[in-house]
Formats: sequence, structure tokens, C-alpha cells
Amino acid sequence: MRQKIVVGNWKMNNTIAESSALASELVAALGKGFSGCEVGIAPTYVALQEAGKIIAGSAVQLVAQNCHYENDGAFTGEISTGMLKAVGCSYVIIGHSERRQFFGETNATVNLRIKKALAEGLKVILCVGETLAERESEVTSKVVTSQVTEGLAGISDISTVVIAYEPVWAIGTGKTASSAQAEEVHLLIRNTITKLYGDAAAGKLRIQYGGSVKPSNAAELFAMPNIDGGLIGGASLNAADFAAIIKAAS
Ligand SMILES: O=C[C@H](O)COP(=O)(O)O
Repeated sequence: MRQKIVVGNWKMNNTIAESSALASELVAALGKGFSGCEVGIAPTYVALQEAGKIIAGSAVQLVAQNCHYENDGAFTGEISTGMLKAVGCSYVIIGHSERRQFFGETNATVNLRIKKALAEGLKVILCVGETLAERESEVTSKVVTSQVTEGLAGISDISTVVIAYEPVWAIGTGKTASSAQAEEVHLLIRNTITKLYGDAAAGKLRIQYGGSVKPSNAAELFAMPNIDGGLIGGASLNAADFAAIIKAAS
């Protein structure tokens, strides 16, 4: 039985003060001793430290939105795994479609970042997913298989990797993939992992769904056999909504 994992990706939202307030509200909404599923929040880099203090001792873990593959140096605008670990992050999101779409991230750079994060002991959430044009041209399976295969190239142990399937056309658009559409791609991802790593690793891999998950559709999505939680954008910016989604996974 895979433990579900729900992570709120706050993207470029909230000041430090707003992030702290939201983190406090979430901890209160989940209640003391919550253990229904794994939970994380990914504030902006500047808010990680303060949000981290607020969630310390709670079930909520600190997640980063990206990391670089070098230790340090002339990489303006980037952040290192050492910096993320020092602030208390346990997970890092890598290859989000917004990074791929707007910041030139490729399967090759995603792979470098994942290798570095894993080598440094950070757990990874690898994001994959097709655009609307790719879905309409019926290349979803090809695109997602390459993102998984190339993203994980050369990585032998995926026990601390989670994959998030996020169809780009469903992110922030209010259009959720139907539970059947999502399940079809999740199964494809699990089958790809079976080919690459064998049955045992594939059986243990958690695959999150992301893309307009809300309290009203979370339970149906999370009930699918290969959907092991969610990567939540917009709805994670409201503590009550995010808590409701977490409870749907618990
Ligand atoms: O990382 C989260 C996803 O991009 C989903 O965003 P969304 O829930 O706002 O559609």
C-alpha cells in the first residue's frame, strides 16, 4: 500500500509574512498529530526559512520549487541543494512545466538537477506532462515516456523519487483531467517504471496528479488505483481548501 503524498506548490505567490500566515493556518487546519498522508508545502525561496519554523514539529514538510546541479558559483537566480538542506527542505520539485515552458528547462537539465538532489539526500518530485497541442496530436504517451526516461537517465535508485503527472492544459486553467484520463497516464508512467526498474520499484513509486485539483474533485482523482496524491497549485493558497484536499487523500 503506497502512502499518498499531497504537496502545495505556492509558485511565485505570497510574501514572507503571507507565507508564514498560510503555513500557520494549514498546521491548525490539519490539527495536532495529523498522519493521514505525507504533506508538503513549497513556498518561494525567500519564505522557506520562516515557513519552515512554523511547520517545525508538524506533519508538514518543507519543499523547494527547484534546485541547481552545481554546489555554488556564478549561476545568477539559482539555488543550491546545500542551501535548501540548510533551511530544512526535505523534497525538491524538479522539471515543473512552468520551468520547462518559461525557463528553458529540458529533460537533460532536469536529469542533472535530479541527480544532484538525490546525491545530496533531497527527495525529488519529478514533474512530467503534455501540452494541449501534444495531447491533440496524440503524442501524450511518447512525450511523457521520454520525460520519465530521460529525466531519470543514469539514476539507479528511485526509492526517494515521486513523479507528478501534470497535464499542462490542466494547470491553473480550471480544466481538470478526468479521473480516467489521469489514471491512463499514471498507468503508463508506472508501466514505464516497471520496464526501467522492475516491478518492485514500480509498485512502490508514488505518482501524484496535478492540474486544477480542488476540494470538489480531489477524492475522485485520489480514488484511482495509480493516483497516489496531488501536486496542488492554486488551491494550496487557501488553507481550508488545501486541508480539505489533504483530507481527501487520507
Ligand atoms: O504544481 C502545481 C500544478 O502546477 C498545479 O497547479 P494548479 O493546481 O493551480 O492547476
